[in-house]
Amino acid sequence: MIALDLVGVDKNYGGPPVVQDVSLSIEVGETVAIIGPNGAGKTTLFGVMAGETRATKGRVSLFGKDVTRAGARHLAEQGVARTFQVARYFLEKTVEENVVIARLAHQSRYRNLVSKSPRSDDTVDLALDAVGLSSARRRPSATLSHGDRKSLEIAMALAQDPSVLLLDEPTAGMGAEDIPGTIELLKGLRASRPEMTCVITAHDMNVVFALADKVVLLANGRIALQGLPDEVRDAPLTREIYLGNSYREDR
Ligand SMILES: Nc1ncnc2c1ncn2[C@@H]1O[C@H](COP(=O)(O)OP(=O)(O)OP(=O)(O)O)[C@@H](O)[C@H]1O
Repeated sequence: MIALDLVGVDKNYGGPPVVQDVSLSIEVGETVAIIGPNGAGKTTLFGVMAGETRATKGRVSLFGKDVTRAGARHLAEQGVARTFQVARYFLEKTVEENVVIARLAHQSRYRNLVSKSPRSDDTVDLALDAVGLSSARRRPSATLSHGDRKSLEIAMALAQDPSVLLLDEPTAGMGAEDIPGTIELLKGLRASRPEMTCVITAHDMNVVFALADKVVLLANGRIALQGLPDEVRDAPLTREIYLGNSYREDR
């Protein structure tokens, strides 16, 4: 079954298209990585998948339903959750409070959001556990390491019980020492939630090749190549467009 289906998607911001004629089918449970040089259109395409950016042309379907004009809120209700390149959460709240708030916001229970002590539930516990932050649940979020802040953001997405998880640069800004831990965390998530579909944008090829079932190379807004990670990595076009200077063979 196809989770996310894009057919002939274009996006322009008033000028020439920055995403052009993108057709991409992502199966349920698949992890797809979108790679490409700066400005290739990865973030824009990600926004289209999250419903935050409206396609200028083409069609987007989620589990067979047309969501091209649906918007982010509707897609979130339908099970699409995302993280951001720069993690977004309340610094003054504890780790647990941030995850509870993400869960309540998803459930549109805003009245509870402003109550003094919004309550945790099993999904919150599972989300914290999945990212290894259970023991840090009472810590103010501001005291977390950069790696743990990314984990918190992933927990906040998981608290929305997503069927499609969009991870925008999950290791952006991390020190080299934190990256292997995040890769292991995401591998563990994939293994424990085989029905969850993931889309990842990443500049770090070690992240891409450790996690992706399929890699999509974007260049000038178009899909230049898509296939199995090894196929895409070894293709001359990939080296020409992208890997040339940025990929260190340190697997
Ligand atoms: N809101 C916007 N308004 C106008 N142009 C935009 C907007 N967002 C992105 N662009 C342009 O669209 C093109 C694609 O940008 P996008 O951020 O999607 O690429 P990217 O592959 O994610 O790049 P990076 O790897 O640097 O984050 C760029 O030329 C960018 O300047």
